[in-house]
Order: sequence, then structure tokens, then C-alpha cells
Amino acid sequence: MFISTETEQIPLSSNDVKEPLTSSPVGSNPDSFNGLPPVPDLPDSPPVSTIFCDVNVVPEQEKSELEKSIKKLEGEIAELRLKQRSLDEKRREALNKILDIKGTIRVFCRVRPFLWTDKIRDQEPVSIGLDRIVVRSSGSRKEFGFDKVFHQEANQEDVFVEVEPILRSALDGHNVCIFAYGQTGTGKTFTMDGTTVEPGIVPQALEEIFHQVSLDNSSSFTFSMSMLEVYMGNLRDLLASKPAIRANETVARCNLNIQTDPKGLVEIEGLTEVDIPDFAKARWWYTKGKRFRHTSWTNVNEASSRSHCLTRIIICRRGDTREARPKVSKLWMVDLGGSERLLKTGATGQTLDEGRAINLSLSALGDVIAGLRRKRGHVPYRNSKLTQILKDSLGVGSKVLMLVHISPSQEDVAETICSLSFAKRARAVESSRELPEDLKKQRENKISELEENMREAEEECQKITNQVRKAEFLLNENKKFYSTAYGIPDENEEKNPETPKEDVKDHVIGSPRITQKAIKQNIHRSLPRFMASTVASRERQCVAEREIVKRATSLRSGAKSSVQFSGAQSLSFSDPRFRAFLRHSNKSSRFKDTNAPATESPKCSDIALKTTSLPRTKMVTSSDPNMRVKLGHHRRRMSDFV
Ligand SMILES: Nc1ncnc2c1ncn2[C@@H]1O[C@H](COP(=O)(O)OP(=O)(O)OP(=O)(O)O)[C@@H](O)[C@H]1O
Repeated sequence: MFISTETEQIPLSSNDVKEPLTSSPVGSNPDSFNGLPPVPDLPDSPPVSTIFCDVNVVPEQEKSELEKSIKKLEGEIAELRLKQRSLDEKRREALNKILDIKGTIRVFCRVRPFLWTDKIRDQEPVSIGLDRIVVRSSGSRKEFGFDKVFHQEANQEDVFVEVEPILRSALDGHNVCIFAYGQTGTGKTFTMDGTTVEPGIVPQALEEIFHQVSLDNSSSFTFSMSMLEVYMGNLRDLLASKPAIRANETVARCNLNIQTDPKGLVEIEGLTEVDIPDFAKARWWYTKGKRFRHTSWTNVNEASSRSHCLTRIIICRRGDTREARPKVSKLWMVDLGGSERLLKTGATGQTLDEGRAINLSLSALGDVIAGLRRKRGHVPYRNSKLTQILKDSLGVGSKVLMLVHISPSQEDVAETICSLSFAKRARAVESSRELPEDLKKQRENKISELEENMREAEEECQKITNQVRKAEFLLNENKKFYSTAYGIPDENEEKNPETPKEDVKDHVIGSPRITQKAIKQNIHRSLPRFMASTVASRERQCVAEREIVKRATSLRSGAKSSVQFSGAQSLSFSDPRFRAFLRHSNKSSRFKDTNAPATESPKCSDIALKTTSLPRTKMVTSSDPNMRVKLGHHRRRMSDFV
């Protein structure tokens, strides 16, 4: 088949015509997309346009068809995005309702396994149920209810799974506060921070938020991070470029001011806030901040935290370009200092003072929680720095998760009862917690229904996300095609020259060959006639290329380090054109050799031997180290023939 141009006829194969440039409608491709599961069509989703490169249409018609298709794709993307937003809204609403029904202050309990330091390990005073703990002590039996209890064998994953929904809530725009509370040495730091092998809630949460936002292309997020320590009633910035290390420095240099604006939003004056664009950066800052936390040895824990350590992530979500202001929420993750009986820890001097300060602020936290429980009247936030900082993340509209830690040991039973009583008070903030059985059943049914709604919305949203990605890819390709073919600059290309598309190209059915050819044709058509190549000029070009090949092949056999061409043409080792040629010709000779009859191989061996037997100085004339690597590589490949 032939396509007519003004000057000549260009042969096209039958494959070259009427082949779609783009894929079939988005969503109908059964292959996986970008490593994601297959994307079935939504029943009501509009098909995304396809563009055909029809050689019979005159260029003007082709251009207007292409323009129409681009417009159509843009419209379809806008429509898909609208759907995506409404589904995301549905999911958020469902999650929020679930958390409200479950209680805005949720309390979990984690029982630490026995450690080698525990003196008595056989008399377990603590019996563990799914959501209950029974403690027996001096003939009495006390029962405590929780939203969830983690037994001694529970691992960090088990805990994190239960924390995840509240993290989603933070991404949805709610202030969230996650506390680890408990006696010294019961595993608060282990739960919040963990180890390299078993990361705790904070590192896992940092990873999870970046994972979640990578799945959500309906909103854009930015995150910033701060870390501070409430030490002896003062605030210490853990991410400051030069954090104060000694206690006296702390008082002098690190007593940051807490400000509350008329709307009740809390800000800490002068606190370092770093941008965290990705998980790697977030983890780097977190590791940095942790290093400056105060710890010291006590009778109970050899690396006891002597302060409350607070990690704050500020989440800025911009869901829709129409939204004037982004939604800002705070995620606090707090490793509280250990509640302790000062006599038991053997603390003296400064360690004793630290213990007293911790106990005072924990008791202030208890009072705030009790104030919230009353629902009316005064809530004493001002009694400690800890509660002042957390004021806007503990009250109405925010979600709180408290993880109470206890020891399984008989010798800690008194502290265990204290910690569990504290948790019971916190849990009772939700007055409707202890419900009659039938109401409980109703509540559970409602939660299951909402969870189902949430899952459905999430699945639909994911499908649409995939469709949007595909449509955007197609749109991008069409725009590029348009700009190349008609010489109109592509806005996207200019704004973002490195638009990533590798990951999706396998899923586009259109043939790249037709694209290239069509582009060539269009470029050819768009050139003024006197600039178009003629049969004679193309032949001259072929002769020149053959000459380059001949000369370079003789060079490869070791004769010269640079090749002189006629006129001004000269290729040396440092010339990228020549390096590219070497790579190409090397590849093709290698390919030829493997398929050639056995008699031809000695010839290749000769070349290789000659080349490798040359002195090294002659082999690499370039001073560029990259060049050396490439030529070394080249040599190795040639020696493969030996
Ligand atoms: N669930 C657990 N699994 C394994 N080891 C644990 C667990 N919980 C705590 N530990 C170990 O117990 C010891 C004390 O834990 P950790 O330092 O986390 O206690 P803490 O409550 O933070 O103490 P403090 O209040 O004094 O800082 C550590 O050696 C820790 O590795």
C-alpha cells in the first residue's frame, strides 16, 4: 500500500495502516496495569477515546479528529476524577462513622512477655482474654475491659494492623493522638519505636502514610515532622540543629512556648518542623530525633526513658483544586515516660526528679481525660506542658488511641492495677461504652455494614484510579503525537520533560512503529519542499554511513585510536557518535557470530586476540573514566568469542 506525498510515494506495510495508536477503551485491557490488579470496566464508566491513524484522511481532517479525541479524553478524565472524589468521600464518611461508633478514645492493652530480668516467672497474676484482663492479687479479682488486648506473643504487625484505621483517619483530616502508657519497663518504647528487625508504630506509620498517599491520586499531600521531648516540665526540640544535651542547657535553651489561637489550635513557638517528602527522609529525621532523647539506667529498665517523647506529623491534604484551603491535620505519636513507684526504681538525685516530673504530668493527663469524660465544664489542660501541647488533639473531633502496657509478673501487680485503672478511666470517656447486649449487637451490625460500604468504595476507587492513570497516559501520548506531527509545542512536555510512562507502556496496544512512521511522514509533510530529502540525497547519506562502518571496523581491529574522515568529519574515542557506533557494531557482530557457521569463528577470535593484546595505553586514549569503563566492557565482550 502507498501513501501519496507531494514528492514521492512511501511504501507502507499492511500492518502500518488503520492500526490504533492507542489502546482499546480504558479498563477493558485484561492485563495487569502498572503492577496493579486487572482493571475491569465499571458498568457506567465512559469508554475512553481511541485514535486511528487513517492514511486516507487528509491531514486537516486528521488534525481535527485528533483534537476532538484529546478533548474527549480530557472530559473523560475530569468525569472519572469526579467519581473518584465522591467515592473517596463515601469511604471517609464510612470510616469516620465506624470510629465514632467504636469510640473516639480507644484503649488497647499490651502485655509484655517475660524477660530474663523478671525474678518470678511462674505465678502469673494476669489472665488475658480477647478484650478483657483479669488481675488476681492478695485474694481479690479485678476485671478490666478494653477495645483490644494483645497477649505476650503478639508481634508488632498484630499491633499495627489495629492502629491502621486511625492513621487513615489522620490522612482524612482528623487530629489523631496515639499514646503508649504504662509502668517503666513494660514495653512502651518497644511498641512505639521497636527495633530494626521489629519496627514499632512510629516507623511503620511513617511508611504507611506514604504508601497510602501513593495509592490516592485524587488528593495531593504534603507532610512535615517535628519531634520534641517533655523533660522535667520543659520542652526540648529534638530536631533542632544543635539540640541541648545536658539538663541545665535544656532549661536555658529549650523552653519552647506553647501558643493557642482563638480557634483553639495549638502551636509551639520555635519548634523545628521539617518537610518529609518521602519515607526515607522521614525515617532519617526520626532516627536523628530519637538519638537526643533522655534515657538512663534504673533498677527496672536499663535504658529507661526519662521524658515523654512526642512525634508530630502535620498532614496537609489538598483534595480538589476548587478547595480554597488545604485540610490540615495533626498526627501525634507519644511514647510517655514510665509511670513508676519512685522507691521501686531506686531513683535518686536527678533520676528521682525526672520520675517525679513524669508522674506529675501523667496525673495531669489523667485529669484531662476525666474532664473530657464529664463532657461539660472545665478541662484542666493547663496543668502540664504535655496536656497543653495535645489540647487540640484530645478534645472534640479528634481520635485518641491509648496503648496501655503491663507486665505479666507477680512483683509488678500493684503497678499493673494502677495502669489498668488509669486506662479504665480513659475508656469511660465514652459513656455509652457499657451497653446492653441487644444494643451491642446492633452496634456491631452497623459497624459491619459500614465496613462493607468502605471496602466497596475503596475497591471502586482503586479501579477508577487505574482508569485515570491509563487515560492520562493515552492523553499524554496523543498530545505528544499532536505536537510532533503538527509542530505545536506540547505543554506537558515543556512543564515536565520527564513524564514517567515506562510503567504503563506495555498496556497500550497501539504499535510504536506506526507512531514513528506517521510522525516521520508528518514531519516530512510539514517541511518546505526544498528541505525534503530526495532519492539522491538519501543515497549519499547511505554511502557516508557505509564509509563510517568500514573505517570504524578497521579501527576496532586495533589499527588506530581515532579515525579521520574526509573533509571535516572526524570521529575519536571521545566522540559519543563513535561510542554509540562501537556499541552497536559490537552487538551486531556478536549476534552474527553466534548464528554463523563454525568456520567463521576463528576470524572473530583473531579480532578479539588482537584487540586484547594491544597495550592498555593504546586501547584507551580517552582520559574520561566513563569511557574507560565502556571500552573495557567492549573488550570483555569481544573476548567472549575466544
Ligand atoms: N512485646 C515485647 N516483646 C519483646 N520484648 C519486649 C516487649 N516489650 C518490651 N520488651 C523488652 O522489654 C524491655 C523494656 O522495654 P521498653 O524499654 O520498651 O520499656 P518502656 O516501657 O519504654 O520503659 P521506660 O518507661 O523505662 O522507658 C526492653 O528490653 C524491650 O526490648
